Amino acid sequence: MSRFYVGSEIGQLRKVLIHRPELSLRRLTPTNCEDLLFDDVLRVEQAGKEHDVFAQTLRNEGVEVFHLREVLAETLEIEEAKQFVLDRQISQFRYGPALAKVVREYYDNLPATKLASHLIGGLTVAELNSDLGSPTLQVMSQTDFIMDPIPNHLFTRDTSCWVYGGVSVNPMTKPARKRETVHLRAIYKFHPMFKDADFEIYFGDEDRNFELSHIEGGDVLVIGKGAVLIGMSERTTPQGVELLAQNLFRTGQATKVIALQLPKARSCMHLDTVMTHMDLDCFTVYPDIMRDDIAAWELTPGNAAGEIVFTRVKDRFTDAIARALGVPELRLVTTGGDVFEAEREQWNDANNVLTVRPGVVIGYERNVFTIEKMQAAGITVLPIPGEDLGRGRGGARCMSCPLERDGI
Ligand SMILES: NC(=O)NCCC[C@H](N)C(=O)O
Repeated sequence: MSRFYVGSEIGQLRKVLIHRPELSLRRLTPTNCEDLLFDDVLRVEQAGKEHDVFAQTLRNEGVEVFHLREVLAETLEIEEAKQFVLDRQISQFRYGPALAKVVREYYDNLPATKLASHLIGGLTVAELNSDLGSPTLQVMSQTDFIMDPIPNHLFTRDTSCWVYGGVSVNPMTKPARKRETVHLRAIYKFHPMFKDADFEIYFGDEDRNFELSHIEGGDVLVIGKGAVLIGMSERTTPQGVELLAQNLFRTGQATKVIALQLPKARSCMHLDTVMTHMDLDCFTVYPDIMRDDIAAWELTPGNAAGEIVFTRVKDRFTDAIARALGVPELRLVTTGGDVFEAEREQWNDANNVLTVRPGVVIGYERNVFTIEKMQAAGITVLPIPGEDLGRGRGGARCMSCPLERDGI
């Protein structure tokens, strides 16, 4: 039986879920890219080739790579899984009763691979090609989306995140990403790889309005030794952190959560855009954001069931992390270059590296000043191209969801 366990950010990475650019990115235009959380349109073929280099770099390091679209298609071959997904992606409250029936029939009749493509890539009025007379459809133009594309599936890091022996399937903050979560819920519930595996589902696996309780995996760093570092950011809320922590403690999978207060800004939308873990005591940080004075709290289990003890960190957040890791202090590799180059490189995900084993990371080759500083600190950087991939504002860590990784 497969094992799914993520024991750290830096231990040998063994299994990872990634998503190769596809139909959804062909739908990206200057008109819709902002709403779809991309900063520019990109060359889809080129982005696909860049992504293949990323996948091969992972394989060269002994990592087993799974592709989301294939895993989703395999899941959708299972009738119960297909109905689970379509019941949640197509409702009369999204389409009106008459159009919902037409759209459901269309999707129900797609073979699994095509179904996965149109669940991720969206469906236009022209593609549906229905003569339904309902105003809901008739008021739309041929190029309007019946089902919106969800191109941010590219960033598999965020929608679900594995923490020690379990996974959180995340209620996403932005409308453009909310539809992603159902796909991961279905995969973890029905796909043969996961169906009989033994793991916890901490949070998010319910059909409900999570209101202000959001978690996105880019904010969650499994730093090891029972500790989890979580950024409260533009995307992850204190309410979400509390609910996740409660379940981490209830299941005994973690004993401490260190929560950091981050600015609510797109440039640092997730903690991992400004801080990632490269070796036991070594992190890369963007110093303009990760200043000594950012507010931090330690959450630990209380005596009563569900009780959390909140302790405000009195010294620096880096001291709290060092204590959790059992090291005297952290080594911080800051974003390279002068103040202008550093801001540019952080914007292009210089700090968003994916560690494949202690001291070895994957990062965009364009961030030369930061790579230089990482190498000077003894870190091996495996460079990947990202001229097109990077336009969605995510780097190697954003584009990867570890499913199995050694602890420290
Ligand atoms: N972990 C991450 O930093 N993920 C990057 C997500 C980028 C995506 N375009 C978004 O805005 O959600």
